[in-house]
Amino acid sequence: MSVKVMMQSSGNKSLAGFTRRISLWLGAAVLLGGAAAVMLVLQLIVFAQIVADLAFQDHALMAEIPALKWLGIFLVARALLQWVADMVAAQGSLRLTSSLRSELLQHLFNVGPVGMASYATGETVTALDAGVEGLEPYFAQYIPRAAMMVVLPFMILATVLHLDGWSFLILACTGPLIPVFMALVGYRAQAIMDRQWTQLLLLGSSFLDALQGMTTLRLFGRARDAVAAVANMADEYRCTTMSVMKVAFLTSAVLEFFASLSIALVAVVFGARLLEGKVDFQSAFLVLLLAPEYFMSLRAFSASYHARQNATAAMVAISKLFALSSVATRHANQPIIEPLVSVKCENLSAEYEAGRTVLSNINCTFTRGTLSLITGESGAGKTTLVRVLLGLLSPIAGRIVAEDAHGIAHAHWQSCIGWVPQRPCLVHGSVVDNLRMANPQADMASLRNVARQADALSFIEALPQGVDTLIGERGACLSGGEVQRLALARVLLRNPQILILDEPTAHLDPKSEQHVAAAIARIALNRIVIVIAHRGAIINHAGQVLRVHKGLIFNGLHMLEHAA
Ligand SMILES: Nc1ncnc2c1ncn2[C@@H]1O[C@H](COP(=O)(O)OP(=O)(O)OP(=O)(O)O)[C@@H](O)[C@H]1O
Repeated sequence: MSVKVMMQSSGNKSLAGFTRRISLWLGAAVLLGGAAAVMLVLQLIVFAQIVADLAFQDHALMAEIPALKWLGIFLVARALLQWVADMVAAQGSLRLTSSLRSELLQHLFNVGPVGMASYATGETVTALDAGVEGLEPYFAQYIPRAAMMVVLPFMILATVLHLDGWSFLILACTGPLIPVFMALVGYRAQAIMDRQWTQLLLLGSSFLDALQGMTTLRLFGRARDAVAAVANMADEYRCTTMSVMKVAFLTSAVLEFFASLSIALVAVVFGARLLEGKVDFQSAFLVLLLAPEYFMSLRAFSASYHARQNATAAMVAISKLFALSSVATRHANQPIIEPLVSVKCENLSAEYEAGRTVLSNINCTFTRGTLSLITGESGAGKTTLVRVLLGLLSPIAGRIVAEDAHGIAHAHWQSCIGWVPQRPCLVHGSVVDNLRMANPQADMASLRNVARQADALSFIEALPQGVDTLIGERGACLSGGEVQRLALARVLLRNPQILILDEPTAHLDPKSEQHVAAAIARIALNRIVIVIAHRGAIINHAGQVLRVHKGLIFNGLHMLEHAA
């Protein structure tokens, strides 16, 4: 029952499907709970007998010692069995939710940044965090209690039927009222729960948007409006949460009322017949002990009913994430030993939305030892071509073939790519932490070497604590050019066979630009290097210029003029 096995057997992404995955855990929890219920009934039978013996049979306390021993055994056994049952259900639930979280993350990796582009980060985070967490009580409490709601009442009804027909009739008639009432209330409560979830998702994404866009909001004088909007949403969420609680309390109160009424009815009916001498005390006392337990399991079920509603609402958000289609291609993360000499795009076409082709019939070759420059006006499709090369977007037609010197095509060539985007992602940590992300074992000499190649060494050495200086989230304490050079140094540390750079010199001053352009040209001597650039010193080092224009590719700058 390992997490891996559970993940492999994944198929049905619904509450029922997830329940089936941990059916062994839940089955064990229900069996143990059932055994605890048997102990409870036995415990009450022995207790009623002891009280009847002591009160009406004039037995000495010593004579009841064996019965008292049994009472103790049943009491301890029941407590132990119930504790183990709860632990087993909680374990199964935890395993499921942690495997679900990794499955969801893996799926999001397959969807990739292109597939996720239209999905708000805040919503994703809320679904992954609070959403998956919201499923836990459903499996740990709701399912076992729902099963116990059937097991324990039937066991008690069978015992009561054996003791007294009238009490059986009262319990059998009033018991089903509770699930019926729950179903009626549940319909209305589900709508409130769904609203609460939508509000939580909106609140999460708005809060994140406000934090990320703080500078822009301040510059446009909209910071207060954004704060007020988030506060409004938080308030609406609070009101809905209060409505959810109101429904929960009202439901409990009504159920409590029904249960008390039924127990009172049993007591009155039994009491009258006891006075008339039609029934014996032991049976009457036992039925009165069993009746609250009969309703207790129904009330426990109703108390966990909101877990089902919460899980149903959370599942909608989780299913939406699972429904995102995987536009990224998968590749094994295994380095190719043989040097790759070319990457060929053959009749490549790509689109983001059906019918809106962004790249059509692209044919081009990137070769080792040649710095290939991709240029073209904004929106032409340069980044899209790079996304297809990186495997972040699957082509709708054509293919990409990467070959070594013997003409052998390698399937997992994309694992050999090093990439520096326009806005590289640096993590909160020191310069050395960020560099070692590419190779945790790299020694200081290698770090200095790649930093020198990327023209980053001088600024790193000038930082207050050198390589140990903290650079803030996304390199907030560095300039745009410094971030770019640090990211270039980091990717060089991986020594990739194919290097793709998006505007690597965009933020550099002319002197640094010359240095970095010359460094990239040197790097391209024994690698396949593809650079997106519009202008600057890098163009002078290009061995091949490809111009993207309206989704088509032209070899050389002059081809564009020809095409136009
Ligand atoms: N995630 C996306 N979903 C839908 N359409 C997109 C997406 N990303 C880009 N596009 C569209 O694809 C077209 C090509 O965009 P792309 O980013 O490839 O252009 P580009 O040449 O790299 O532009 P720039 O130089 O401004 O970065 C544009 O019309 C753009 O609106």
